[in-house]
Amino acid sequence: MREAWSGKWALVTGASAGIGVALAEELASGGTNLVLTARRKDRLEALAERLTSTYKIRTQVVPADLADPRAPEGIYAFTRENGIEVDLLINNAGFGKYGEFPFADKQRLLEMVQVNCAAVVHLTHLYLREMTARRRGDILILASTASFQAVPYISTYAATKAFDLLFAEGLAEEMKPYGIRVCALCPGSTQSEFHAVAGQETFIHRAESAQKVARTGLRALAGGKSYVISGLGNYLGAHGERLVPRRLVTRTAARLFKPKDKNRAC
Ligand SMILES: NC(=O)C1=CN([C@@H]2O[C@H](COP(=O)(O)OP(=O)(O)OC[C@H]3O[C@@H](n4cnc5c(N)ncnc54)[C@H](OP(=O)(O)O)[C@@H]3O)[C@@H](O)[C@H]2O)C=CC1
Ligand SMILES: N[C@@H](C=O)C(=O)O
Repeated sequence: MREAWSGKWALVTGASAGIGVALAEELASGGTNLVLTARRKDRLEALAERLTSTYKIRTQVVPADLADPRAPEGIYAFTRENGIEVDLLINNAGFGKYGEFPFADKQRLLEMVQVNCAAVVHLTHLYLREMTARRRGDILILASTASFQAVPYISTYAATKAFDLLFAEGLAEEMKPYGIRVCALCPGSTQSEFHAVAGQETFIHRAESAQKVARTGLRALAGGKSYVISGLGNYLGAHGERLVPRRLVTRTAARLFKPKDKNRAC
């Protein structure tokens, strides 16, 4: 599987931490050349240097803030100017914000929608135009187990991930005639900086490794699946809850996620 994109170029967003680093490493070990993007340039450069020397691949680094609506055009222009044909686009960058909705920072919530949804649509549109012309290309989109139901106290995040899942599943079907594969990767709790960034450090038990999640996603994409849930327990949870009334599922999620300490609620 890791050789599926050998000698081709992949663009990985959110490549400075967590699942993005694991995806980059997995692809590099299979001989895929990489365009790495995120805000933290120092981390991207260190990763690019390590992967280039370890796996003898080619790398490019494009620092960009996807909360800026102009960023996808900038990334796309960079790859075109450098003559890079992106055969695999990985929309991985994303973040959450834990706490009671009315007290969360409004700007941060709007940025979340921009990064987790609008930037995903924008980048996908830019690169799919080329892929359909070539009748070749693959897209992986990071959704979540949070995509399958509402999650009170991280409601906006769960809604963005529901968007990502449905967007990917719809495109997967639409793009079949062009020979283009699209897959939503749905991890449950995963070891990364996600929970610290979201301010949700109490939910990191039973987290999978980012490496396992990355492998699961790439294997599913190469196998032509339109979505994959990483981990059997997560799979059973996401599908099992469909047998339960939605109201009850949401109420149970609220009980699990309700902040213990009011001061930590936003
Ligand atoms: N960890 C988990 O439990 C789960 C994570 N996911 C999803 O996986 C994806 C990766 O998250 P994960 O690796 O866990 O989290 P991390 O916080 O470890 O990594 C997030 C990545 O996204 C990048 N990013 C965040 N904001 C921006 C921005 N404004 N512009 C550009 N890049 C940005 C970060 O880079 P930088 O800060 O340098 O910009 C970083 O590289 C996300 O989409 C998340 O929703 C899904 C399910 C579970
Ligand atoms: N599914 C997760 C995030 O998306 C989590 O369990 O934290």
